[in-house]
Formats: sequence, structure tokens, C-alpha cells
Amino acid sequence: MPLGKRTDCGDAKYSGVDIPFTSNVVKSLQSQLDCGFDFITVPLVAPGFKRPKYRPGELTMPYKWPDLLLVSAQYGSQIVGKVSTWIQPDAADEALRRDSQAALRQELEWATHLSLQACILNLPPSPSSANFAYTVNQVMHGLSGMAMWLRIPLMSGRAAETPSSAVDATGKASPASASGQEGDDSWERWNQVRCLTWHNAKLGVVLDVPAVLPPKEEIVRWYGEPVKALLLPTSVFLINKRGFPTLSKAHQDMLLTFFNHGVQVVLTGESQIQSPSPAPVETPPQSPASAPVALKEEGVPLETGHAAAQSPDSPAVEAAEAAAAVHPLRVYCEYLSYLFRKPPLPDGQEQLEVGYRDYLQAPLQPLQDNLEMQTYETFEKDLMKYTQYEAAVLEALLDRVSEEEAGTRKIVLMVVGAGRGPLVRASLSAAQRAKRKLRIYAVEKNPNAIISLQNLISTEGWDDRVTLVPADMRNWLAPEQADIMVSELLGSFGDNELSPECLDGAQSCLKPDGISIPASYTSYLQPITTAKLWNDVKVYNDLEHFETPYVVKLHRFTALADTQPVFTFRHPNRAAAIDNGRAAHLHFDRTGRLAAVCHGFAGYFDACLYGSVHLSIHPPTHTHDMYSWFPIYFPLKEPVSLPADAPIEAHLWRCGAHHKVWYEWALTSPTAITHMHNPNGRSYYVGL
Ligand SMILES: C[S@@+](CC[C@H](N)C(=O)[O-])C[C@H]1O[C@@H](n2cnc3c(N)ncnc32)[C@H](O)[C@@H]1O
Repeated sequence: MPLGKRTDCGDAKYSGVDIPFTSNVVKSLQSQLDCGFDFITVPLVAPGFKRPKYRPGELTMPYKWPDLLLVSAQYGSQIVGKVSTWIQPDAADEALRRDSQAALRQELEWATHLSLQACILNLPPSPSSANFAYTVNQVMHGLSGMAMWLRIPLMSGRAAETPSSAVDATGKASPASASGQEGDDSWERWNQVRCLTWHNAKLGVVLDVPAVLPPKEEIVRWYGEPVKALLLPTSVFLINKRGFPTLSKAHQDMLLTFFNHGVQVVLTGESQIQSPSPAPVETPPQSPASAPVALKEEGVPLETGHAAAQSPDSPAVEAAEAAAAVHPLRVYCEYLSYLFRKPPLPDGQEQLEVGYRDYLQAPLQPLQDNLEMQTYETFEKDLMKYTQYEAAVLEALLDRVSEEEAGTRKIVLMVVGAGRGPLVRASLSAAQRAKRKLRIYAVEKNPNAIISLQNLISTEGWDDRVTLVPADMRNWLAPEQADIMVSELLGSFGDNELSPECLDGAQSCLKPDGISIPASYTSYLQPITTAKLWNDVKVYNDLEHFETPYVVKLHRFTALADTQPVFTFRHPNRAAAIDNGRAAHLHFDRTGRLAAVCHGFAGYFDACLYGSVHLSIHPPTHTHDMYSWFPIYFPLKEPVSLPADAPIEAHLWRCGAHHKVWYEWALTSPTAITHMHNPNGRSYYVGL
């Protein structure tokens, strides 16, 4: 039974439980399914199993696993195997190394034969993981379904060196636990294996959650990584006054974020619910790593009847014991389900966007292509965008026409790229509010949108104020010049739908002192970790897709540095010779940041419509409640590993030829120089 029904949390509706090796897998599995878990993680081999010494070419002993008791569909959905923990393919000792490699291969092949959902492998303890990666890589290349989950401590050795910012289960700063190896960043060892296996999408991560959480940046670093599950020990839970397990606020927040990223949870360890009923503990909580402690009212699952404070022998505590008697982990499972369902469901728009999370889309080309009805409909639902335009036109009208002139002077306003008319409506509404007179030209080159515009004008009775112009704004000869030119030709990266080229062509229709709305726009770039998107591009197995920018609702990603401004365009552009080519050399400071991998860049824009009115998808200034644009993603063909603190240098060029515009990009520092992406627009360009 899944944790709950939430369309916004993907795979996270599934919870698993870790069990010891069993010779009766059917019974063990059934008991956990009855408790409410969806799958079990279980060792593939009995702990005491004596493997014969490795001899090349010799048949090794079969496992004592009752493989015929379950059908492959159950193996594929309800069982995750765990590889033996003694295995050390990179051990210094030659015999142990050879035995380990043979055993690792053998266990993985056995798991593959069973068609398990996934196999959990321990991160090798030695600093080098090359032999481990070598074997895993070979097995992965023959895999069709099964995934490999590398088990990594969430608390890396690096965090263990900076105890001041670690947070314990009660939410207080606390000395670090020993989960990570001192001085050794477990993320780096994961990265080594991932790089050696060339970012194979079958390789994921399961994170061991410690009682003492590492600093936030350690956790955030995993958001862009392929985390499949959190291993959550029962010892991390606190026991509340009513005898039920609960998690600290810090642990709850972390779990909820990972749930939201589609990450599953696996409960490990024995139940900590004591029987007979736990004594009420009124003293401050003890160390979370030791005995369970009483917690105040935080995180109490109301569904399990715990709303009011209870005495230890009250019916509620008895209920906790009774539930634990049915299955010792039942109350934990119920708590996880409660936590999963706790956050409010996303509202209408957010809910709509869930389906677009981390989904690669080709950017629109409204100049080269004619947009469809559905696309216009989507634009028009974004009320905030038009509210901002209306505010900008209002300000411009008030600045341009004084109170004294208001009754006599008529302003000529052109909406260039009018679509189905929402900017015409916003401009008329602004004029009404400003009490200024307006004559509008609605210029549109899409013959289908022109029909809609024509209908709109006559239905709304705008014929006396609005003139429809079916033309390309770049070569329309206007009967008069405009005071104000309004357009919305912006892409996720500002200029990427060729607003500069279109408006440069149209500005001959603007009076020398005329106003362009937007007045300017600036693009921004930010390096990111996004294993999901990078692997989705890799699936195409060609260069072209790595040299193409995508519009995407970024969700599972980590920002690796602050954004940097890239290109700015201002309108009207009165330069003697207009050149919309640009070259940006970007420097991203990463002082104090952890080692990470860069899978490419996220791009945004901030447009100044007029005066103080902006339209922005740049995270620091994002226009509230506006959702017309998702960010853009520029991938890197080869992900680049970044040492801690190392700055990033990147270059981006905007290039043009007579029929097209394109971007080229490269990362030039710190550790590697990538090739130049998209030379001469060979893989991607925007048609003029
Ligand atoms: C992003 S849509 C915006 C439509 C509308 N203003 C809105 O906000 O819903 C851009 C519109 O500009 C039109 N367009 C693009 N380039 C144009 C050009 N050179 N001349 C005339 N219209 C153009 C497209 O056909 C499209 O209808």
C-alpha cells in the first residue's frame, strides 16, 4: 500500500523496509506488505555463507535462496537485494580483492537473474573505487531492467569536520556522528564511481540518514543527483509522549523535500517502541543517537488518534502498544504515511506544472513557426503577465500625456506580435484607467491568429480604436509612427525567440522619442547539477541533443553558484549599425561551496517593461504568480567535476547569419575545458 496518493511526489509514494537475510522470503515479504510497506530490502546471501575460494573458470556454489517461491513480477517490484558487505574489490590484499570481485559479479548476476527491482551496493571503504566500478560497469552494460543503488552516508566526512553547523534530531546544533569517514567526502567517492561508469542512468544512490543531520548545503547537493531512496533507521526517530515514533522538525523537512523529489524511503532497524508502555519523559531530550526520547507535540500523526496529551497508561498509549503488537514497525509505517500526506496538495497552476517537472521541451520559435490555438490559450491563462503589461502601459501613458493634454491628445500604440489580442486588451484597459485616448495598431504575422484577432475586435466593439495589420513587423510600412510599441517576443532566455531582431525591424514605425515596452531585457546563467536532465539528453545518443538548449521546469537540480548576467538588449536600439551578436565571459564564484558535478547551465531572464515594472523568471526577482516561462537548460556534453571552492568560468556567444541565430557555449575552468558546443549552429538554431 503506497504511503499516500499525491500526484506531486512521483515514486516517493513507495516505502520499503530493510529485513535480515531470510530463508522464507515469501512469509517475510508478506508480513511487511501486510504492515503497509511496498517492498523489502534483503541481503542476497546469508551473512555466514562460506564462499569457496575463487578459482578462474570454476563453477561456484549456488545460493540458498528460495528463488522459485516468488514470481518475477514480485522480484521486480517488491524486492531490492543487498550485496554482501564484506566485499572489497579494491582491497590492498590480493586474495581478498580477487574473491571480492568474483563475489560481487556473482551476486549481481544472481540478482539480475531474479529480475530484482534494484540492488544496494555499499560504497567501498578504500579511497579508490576503480575495481568496484569496473565490475559494476561490466554488469550494468548487460542489464535491461535492474537498477544499482550505491549506499552513501548522507553525513560525509567533510561535514564531520565542521560539527558546528550539523543539526541533531532535536533540531539543535550538535557534534557530528561517525556516519562519514573523517576528512573524506563521501560524495566524491560516489562521483568517482559515477564518472568511471560514465554516468550510467542505472546507477543511483541510497542515502543513509544519520541522527545528526549534516549542514544544509550537504543535503542540497544531493537534490540534483539520482537519489532513489533514503535509508531511515528507527533509531533516528523520537518517541512522543503518547508512545508513538516521530521525527525531529529538521528530519521531517528533509524527508518532505526528498519526497517532493520522488525519493522513496526505506525503514531500517528494529522497532524502538518499548513494551510495556514507555514512561513519560519530561526532561529535555537526550542524545538522539542513544535512547528514544520524548518529544513535544511536533509531527504527531493525528490520524492515529494522538491529538491530545495522554498519560502513559491512557488509551492512546495503549493504542500505540497495540499497533506495535500487530507488527512492530506498523506505527513507523503509519507515521511515514502521515508525513507524506501532511503538506497541502499543490493548487491549480502548481498541479498543472507537476507534469512538466524535469521534462525537456524544445523552445518555441514563434517567428519561424505559426503558434497553435492551444499555445495562445496557455499564454492567456497567465493573468499576472498581462497585469504587468497593463501596469507598464499605464505608467507610460501617464508619463507621455500630461493631465492637461488628456482630453485632446491621442496616443498611437502598436502591439507588434499581437497573437489573439491579450496585449491589445491590456493596453485598452490601461488607457481607460489612465483616462488617456488611444489608437491601436495590432500587428500579427500568423494568419490563423489574425482570424481570432479579427473576431475579437468585432465581438468587443473595438473597431473604432483598433486597426488590424496582418504583416511581419520587420517590413511593415506603417501609415504613421507610434508613441508606444508593445511586444511580448521573449523566450526563457530573453532574446532567444529573436525579440531583438524583430524589434530592430519594427522600430522604424516608432517615433524618435517613442517608447518600447519592454524597454530592455537581460539573460542570466547559473551552473547546475541535474543528473536527471543530463541523462534524458544522453538517451538520444547523439551530439545534436547535447548542443541544444531546452525549456524545462527545473525540479531535481542543485544550483552550484549564484546567477550571472549574460546579455542585455535595449529598445529602441538607435545604434548606427546594430549588432545583436554577443560574447559573454562568465565567472562563477564558488568560495565555500562543496565539490560537485556540473551538468550544464540554467538560464533565466529579467525584462524591464517600463519604469519599475518588470517581468522576471530570474529566481532572485521572479515575478510572483507568473508562470508563462520555464527556465532554459544548456547541457554540457561531458559533465564536469568541480573541486570544493573552485570557481567556474564559462563562455556563451550569441551568433547570427542572414537566416538564423544561435548560441555557442563552453566551460573553460576549473578542471576541464569542454568542447565548443553548437559551432555555427550545427545542432540548433532559431530561424529568422
Ligand atoms: C509569444 S507570442 C505573444 C502573443 C501575444 N502578444 C500574447 O501575449 O499572448 C508572439 C507573437 O508574435 C508573433 N510574431 C512573432 N514574430 C513576428 C513578426 N516578425 N511579425 C509579426 N508578428 C510576429 C507570433 O506569431 C506570436 O503571435
